Amino acid sequence: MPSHQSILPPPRLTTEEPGSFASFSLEKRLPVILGKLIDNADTAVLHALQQLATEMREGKITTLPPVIFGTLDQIIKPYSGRSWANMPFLTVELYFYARILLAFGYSTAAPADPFQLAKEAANLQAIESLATLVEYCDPDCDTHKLLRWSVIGNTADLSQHTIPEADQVSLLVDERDAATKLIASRMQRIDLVFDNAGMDVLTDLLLIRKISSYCSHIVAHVRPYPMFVSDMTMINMESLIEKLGISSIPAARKLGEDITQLLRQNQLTLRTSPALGLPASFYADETLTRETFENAELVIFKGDLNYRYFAGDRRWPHTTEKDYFLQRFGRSALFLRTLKSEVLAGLTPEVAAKTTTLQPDWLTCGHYGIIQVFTG
Ligand SMILES: O=P(O)(O)OC[C@H]1O[C@](O)(CO)[C@@H](O)[C@@H]1O
Repeated sequence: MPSHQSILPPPRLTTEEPGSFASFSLEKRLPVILGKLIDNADTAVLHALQQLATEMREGKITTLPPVIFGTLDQIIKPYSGRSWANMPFLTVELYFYARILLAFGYSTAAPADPFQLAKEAANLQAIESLATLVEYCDPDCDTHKLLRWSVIGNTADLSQHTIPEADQVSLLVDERDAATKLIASRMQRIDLVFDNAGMDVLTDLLLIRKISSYCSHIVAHVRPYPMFVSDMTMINMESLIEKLGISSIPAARKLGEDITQLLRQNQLTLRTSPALGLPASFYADETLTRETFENAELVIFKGDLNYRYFAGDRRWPHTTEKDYFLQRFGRSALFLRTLKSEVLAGLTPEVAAKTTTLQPDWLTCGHYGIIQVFTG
């Protein structure tokens, strides 16, 4: 067995790998997302979106304007002139969403959000459904239950072709006991990285309320730009908390009031994190991790994409030891995710063996969830 230091990171996921989820995304998934925007676009943005559709098929990566997307333009520059079909997966996805935003006239002064209506509709629908989910909304609901529900909530993802029903999700890794113990261990600071709008973010807010009974400071991170269709931004978050607070559904209103109270008391901080708009790989980038998570003792990564942000977009052998990542990340991590992409590590040999019996697309179909804890 090689020492951790000598493990070389495996190849990055790229769009040139035939049969990969990355190449499927480029050929099928992203064009559908773009097609829906084109169908509803007014003439001012239509041409730019159509141009983007053509470039994705035949054209090359071009440079991005500086500043608007942080340092993404610097990251894209070396790829200028490359085919879309020969790009690192996360990098090309971020480029795709940046180009969509530019087509809509996005600028720092005028932050357009082409996905806002869809996210708001998802949030409203999720708020309504809290009326029938009273047991989860009880502030005394146990952490176990909230963690499980949080994974189910992660099926709510508007960037996917098909979205499984809650009862179709089974847990491949269930480390709820360890997660519950960690959360209750009286830490000074726990961070959570939000993912999607809708039921996904509501399950996160319920979990945050629960965590607040154990932890003195919670920092919750959102993406800096509207990306990946349903990912939450600060504007979306503020609007959601306001809507919860004035909801006619008592459980939703109580959640809104409790979150507002935590914010007022500075026990909860919401933060827009620039790293979440870059092709980051937290386990490997000490500086970015320190800048983003500072002295957090535990980071909860919600959703599939944020797992990729933690582990880097690489074809990890699934049994790569948790310790390998932990040594670099320098704090505990908890993952609440349904599997929708090919990045996965830290499995025991027993669980890895079980995966060979699953349906061929088990990594991406969204039918399998994980509650996975990396801790020292
Ligand atoms: O909303 P989630 O759970 O982060 O999933 C996002 C999806 O988009 C992806 O980033 C692929 O575009 C995958 O990580 C996943 O399929």
